[in-house]
Amino acid sequence: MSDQVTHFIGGVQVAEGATFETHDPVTGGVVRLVHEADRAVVDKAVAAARAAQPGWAALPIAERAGWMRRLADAIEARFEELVAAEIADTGKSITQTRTLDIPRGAANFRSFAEIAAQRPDEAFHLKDVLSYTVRRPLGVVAVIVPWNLPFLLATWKIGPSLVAGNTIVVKPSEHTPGSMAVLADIAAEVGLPPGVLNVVHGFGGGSTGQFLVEHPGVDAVTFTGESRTGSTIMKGVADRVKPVSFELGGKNAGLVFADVDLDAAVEGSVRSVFTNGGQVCLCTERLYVERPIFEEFVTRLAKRAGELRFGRPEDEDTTMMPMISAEHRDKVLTYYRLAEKEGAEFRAGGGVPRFGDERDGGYYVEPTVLTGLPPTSRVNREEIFGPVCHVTPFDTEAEAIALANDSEYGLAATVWTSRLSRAHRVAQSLEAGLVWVNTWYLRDLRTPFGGVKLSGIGREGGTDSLDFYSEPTTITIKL
Ligand SMILES: NC(=O)c1ccc[n+]([C@@H]2O[C@H](COP(=O)([O-])OP(=O)(O)OC[C@H]3O[C@@H](n4cnc5c(N)ncnc54)[C@H](O)[C@@H]3O)[C@@H](O)[C@H]2O)c1
Ligand SMILES: N/C(=C\C=C\C=O)C(=O)O
Repeated sequence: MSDQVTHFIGGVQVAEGATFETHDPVTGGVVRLVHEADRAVVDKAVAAARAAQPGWAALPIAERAGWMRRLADAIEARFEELVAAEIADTGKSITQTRTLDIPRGAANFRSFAEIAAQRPDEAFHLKDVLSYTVRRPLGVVAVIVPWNLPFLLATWKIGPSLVAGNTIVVKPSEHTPGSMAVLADIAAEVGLPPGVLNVVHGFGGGSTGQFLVEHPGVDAVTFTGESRTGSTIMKGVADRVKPVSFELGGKNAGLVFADVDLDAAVEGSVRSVFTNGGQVCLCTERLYVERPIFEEFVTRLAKRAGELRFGRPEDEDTTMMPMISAEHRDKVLTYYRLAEKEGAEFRAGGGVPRFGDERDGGYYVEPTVLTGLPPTSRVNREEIFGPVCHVTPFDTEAEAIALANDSEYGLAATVWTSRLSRAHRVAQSLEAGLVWVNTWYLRDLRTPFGGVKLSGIGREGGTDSLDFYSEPTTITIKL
């Protein structure tokens, strides 16, 4: 299947720039021919956003919220088309795409419509002094997103940035342009004012992404991706001191205490390690298990890893997906070989599955469970971003917390325990932006979302998103 993808600028499709191919992670075959935006195309997109911004910002917030709801309705009306586009780019299962990736797109628009429409203004009153704040949008915002949850992560930023009165230029990952191309068509279909939402395609450094973040007409950058890319972007915008919101990498820990419901901890860890092929920034790559249950836990987790189903995306019971690209597959395998070299014990996986059909041309790896490596091993320190975890035993709560916090990252963590006081005590001791207790990736979209250390700068979610996408002015009046 081949499909041409154009840019979306000023409300119309723009088929300019050289083209590049994308590939189906299931078979390695060509999926799309995509136009790459050069500096001139990026300039057009930023100019279109700039021209549209004053009119969009002048709309009452209730009207912008109404536009978010119309986009959500149209997403639901073209649900299966979006599901097909996402699967074609990522090879993810139809069950996950239908229950997580695309529904969250509509939910993102809806939740930020409500949060913005209901947000009270701030006023402060002293005896003879009244102060209040007014918020104005940042202007033109660059939205740069990764390939792992393409539609979910793009709409997570498009919703709040637009409802706050900004106009935007979105650059999806070069691996996954499809669902953003459909959203662009949806924006045209519902009649979103031209230039409010613009989409340009291309690569990162030395290409579209870099041209966009460094463009003088871009007022702020919201980025989700690798920590080192965030660092590069930060350098690129430093001269103009542009506001940045970064959701970056992770090396997330899971703490499993002996007092836990073992079935729940095993099943919860299967989800937190292997969902989306382990290609979720929130996935658990480091598990720490209290010694009395260590062997039982590892045995059961390894068994469940071996039971994950490498079906095709359209099979509803598929639970294991390919890596997004040959390069990413090779990166994950490099860590499997490194683990071997460092003396790890492979309790499950470690290789490449063989199907005897066209999927042997795809980018699959085996779900893998490792033990036996020290906390200093690269496997325990570096983000792998695949279906793999390392499990380490611990003896005391203090030791578990110290192990979990011994990381340059601080995005998410899970705590599995049946003791309420321990749950609160341990969760509050973890250096992470997000801690789940006896669950994983349960989301209330009103809560702050983001990480510390190498995992990010700032928070998005709820009013935290509106705070990033607007600037307050404090006005003080002597009464
Ligand atoms: N914290 C979060 O919420 C979160 C969510 C999803 C993924 N991630 C992280 O994203 C990474 C995987 O995604 P990826 O491989 O697409 O990341 P990546 O950093 O390689 O690319 C992300 C996006 O940035 C663009 N880009 C790359 N270099 C750029 C540059 N110099 N200037 C401007 N744009 C540039 C890419 O084209 C892509 O659109 C993992 O590290 C994962 O942890 C984090
Ligand atoms: N930002 C969110 C998820 C991030 C997933 C990372 O891969 C979300 O659920 O809002």
